[in-house]
Amino acid sequence: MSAFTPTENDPFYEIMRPPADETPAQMTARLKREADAQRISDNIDEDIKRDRAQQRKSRKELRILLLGQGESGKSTTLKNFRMQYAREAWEQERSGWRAVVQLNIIRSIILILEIMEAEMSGNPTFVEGDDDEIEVVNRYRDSNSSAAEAFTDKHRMLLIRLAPLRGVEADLKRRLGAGAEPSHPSAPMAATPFDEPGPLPSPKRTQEFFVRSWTEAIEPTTNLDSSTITLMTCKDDMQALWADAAVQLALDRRKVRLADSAGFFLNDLDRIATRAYTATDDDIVRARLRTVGIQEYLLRIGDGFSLRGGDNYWTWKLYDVGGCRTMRAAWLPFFENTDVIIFLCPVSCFDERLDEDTRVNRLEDSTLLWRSICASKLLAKTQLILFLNKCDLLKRKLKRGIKLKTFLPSYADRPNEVIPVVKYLREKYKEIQKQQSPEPRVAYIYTTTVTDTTATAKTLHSIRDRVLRENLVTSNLV
Ligand SMILES: Nc1nc2c(ncn2[C@@H]2O[C@H](COP(=O)(O)OP(=O)(O)OP(=O)(O)O)[C@@H](O)[C@H]2O)c(=O)[nH]1
Ligand SMILES: [Mg+2]
Repeated sequence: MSAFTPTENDPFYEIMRPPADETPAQMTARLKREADAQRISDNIDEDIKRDRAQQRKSRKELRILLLGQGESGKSTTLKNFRMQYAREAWEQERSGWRAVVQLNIIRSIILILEIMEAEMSGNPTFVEGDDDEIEVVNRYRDSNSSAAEAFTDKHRMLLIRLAPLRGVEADLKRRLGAGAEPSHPSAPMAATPFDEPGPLPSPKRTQEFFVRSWTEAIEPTTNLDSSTITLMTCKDDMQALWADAAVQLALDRRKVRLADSAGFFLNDLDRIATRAYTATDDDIVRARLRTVGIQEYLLRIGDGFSLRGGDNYWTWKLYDVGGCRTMRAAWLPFFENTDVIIFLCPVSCFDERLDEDTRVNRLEDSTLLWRSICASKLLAKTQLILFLNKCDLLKRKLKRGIKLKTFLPSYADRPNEVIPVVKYLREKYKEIQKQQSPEPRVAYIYTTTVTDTTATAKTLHSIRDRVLRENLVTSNLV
């Protein structure tokens, strides 16, 4: 239907309604007039958009949007950018990250304590498995009594001695201004930014922390606070808990892979649970804080192409978004003036499900999202960069014998190894981009582990050069 054809709900319906006695010739002429008007209107919109983009480019300003599902690595990529190109702000915030790392540690310990309590009380309902939950529950029932017996007075003592950590968790949350939001909020869900809200999800039981903006939340602090003192006091017990064989067995049984999960620092307690601890660059990059809403960060990036020398800097406005399905509708208003999208697909997630809707496989969700971003007319001229991320975790997962083809049958009998798997996914995503893009374009694809700051620095340099070169050409600044 043409945009000018009125519907009954249209306030101008009576005025715009085609005459009742319209002849076929009149109708053809009217439809042509409407189509012409629509074309002119589209052209005007297009001109306005181009002018705005041109103005921004002549001001040397670029807008870059980081997109991808929750936990795909958007904020981690942003941290790498800031570490490279906003070093002063990065240093200023460093002391504030201590609280986030502490909170990550406490979350891991509390998760272990909850699992231990559930095992002791013979509660089989708390199961973290993704793929074959029912089987896990059944296996758990069989081994239920022996699992409870594996825990002794030593474990009961640990439960009591580590109880103060719950108070520290509350303190840190208050200090960070963090909220705890279940991953299954009641807000409507949309698989893509363009979708109507879908049916109610079946959620996972986990809770995660978020702050509206980490720069507001992370107040530099040099004082020795009570959370540090409690962590120091609890350090030996935390290490004993983490090293305990019965605990490790219980985690295995429930398929909880803490060492591969977000914000894992339990192997670094000697270094972190101390008076003098300062977060390293790696700690900051690995610390997990969920993003809610949309956050803007400015970078000043030298283009490195100036023959005149001196200041030849661009302002890159980076937008980091919350990736959970309840937050995707909020992305849409930012599409209009976006020059570049960096899309993160966590390739290790092929056997996992979304926290916010456990019916949905993560890789399928990511593919669907990529397809919708590529197909968007609004983003037809936007430069696309794809990160096939979390390659380190993919490698570990494949080594453990988890088969991609179980979750992605089209992979068939290709080797279950990291290089062919990444190659296959790269081709798949490239093909989607080619087929779906409204206009021909090239998407740059990188295989990444964005927690590896050295390798990521090289990727970011390459992106800087490519993005600037392309924009210098399109804005005639060379
Ligand atoms: N091992 C590994 N961990 C990663 C990688 N990329 C991100 N992570 C970790 O995964 C967790 C989630 O990353 P974030 O960058 O917070 O994810 P996000 O996309 O911003 O998630 P939302 O804010 O919820 O949308 C963090 O703890 C990261 O340290 C990676 O390549 N390898
Ligand atoms: Mg984030």
